[in-house]
Amino acid sequence: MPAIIDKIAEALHLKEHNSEEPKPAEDSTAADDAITSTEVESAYHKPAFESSKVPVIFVLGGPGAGKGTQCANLVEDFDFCHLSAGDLLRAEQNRPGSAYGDLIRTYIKEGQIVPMEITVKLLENAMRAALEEGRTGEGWQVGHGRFLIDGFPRKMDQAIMFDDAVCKSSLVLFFTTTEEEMLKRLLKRAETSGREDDNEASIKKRFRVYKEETMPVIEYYSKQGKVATVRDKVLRSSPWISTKVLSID
Ligand SMILES: Nc1ncnc2c1ncn2[C@@H]1O[C@H](COP(=O)(O)OP(=O)(O)O)[C@@H](O)[C@H]1O
Ligand SMILES: O=c1ccn([C@@H]2O[C@H](COP(=O)(O)OP(=O)(O)O)[C@@H](O)[C@H]2O)c(=O)[nH]1
Repeated sequence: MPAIIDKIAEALHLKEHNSEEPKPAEDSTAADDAITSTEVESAYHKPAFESSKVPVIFVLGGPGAGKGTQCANLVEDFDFCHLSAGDLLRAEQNRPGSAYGDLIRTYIKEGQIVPMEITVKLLENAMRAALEEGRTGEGWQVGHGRFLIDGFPRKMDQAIMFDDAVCKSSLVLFFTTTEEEMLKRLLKRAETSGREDDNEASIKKRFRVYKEETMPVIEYYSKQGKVATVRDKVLRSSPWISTKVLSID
């Protein structure tokens, strides 16, 4: 089995056996029963969802790196709910009556990152809605589900807020290719996407923001051993091949 599938299986707890079995009781002493202030604090600042029940995989990479394309494959392979932060923002931008429509439009056109509170809330709401949908399939039962969060977090503050307040992420899939290749793909995508930011000026701004703001996020998770990198040199002419055939390093 290619390594990337192993990493995903691990993140989804598919490799854990007997996790429901109760652990044997250990002798406890008064000292063991003492609680620390850190424990008390964290009990009151718990994320909305537990990563053991709701594994979250972030999907990162430059604009046009193929995040959305490969997410579609992974959804088929693993029953993920795929949430694209960009799609959620564009839906909110176009929602009649949204208080944030104009603000989101301006940020996206300029290739800037929308204030994190908006994006994190949209993601949390979408996760809750998916979990309450009564969806069935592998990994889905009451209170349990699995998510691919695509194009997020793009900035350190978002990463920390999401991990602390919504759900601790389990893995980061990082898609990477050359800027030249990404530009070529995005200009091609522009012919049909209807996206206001698929034009050369916006794309160049997005590349800059990606390098300055998003690369540090990838480094941050990399230091935690949470990043699986996918380089798609072999895939140039065949974007439809599943991530399964890709290698990671
Ligand atoms: N490996 C690939 N080789 C060639 N074209 C690709 C590849 N992956 C994606 N594409 C194309 O490039 C464009 C950008 O891909 P997309 O998945 O939308 O990127 P992202 O979500 O990272 O912005 C799309 O039009 C897609 O069809
Ligand atoms: O967490 C996010 C994700 C996206 N965006 C905005 O949405 C745009 C498009 O992002 P998307 O992931 O849809 O497309 P990509 O740039 O990867 O092709 C970005 O340039 C940002 O302006 C944002 O502000 N915060």
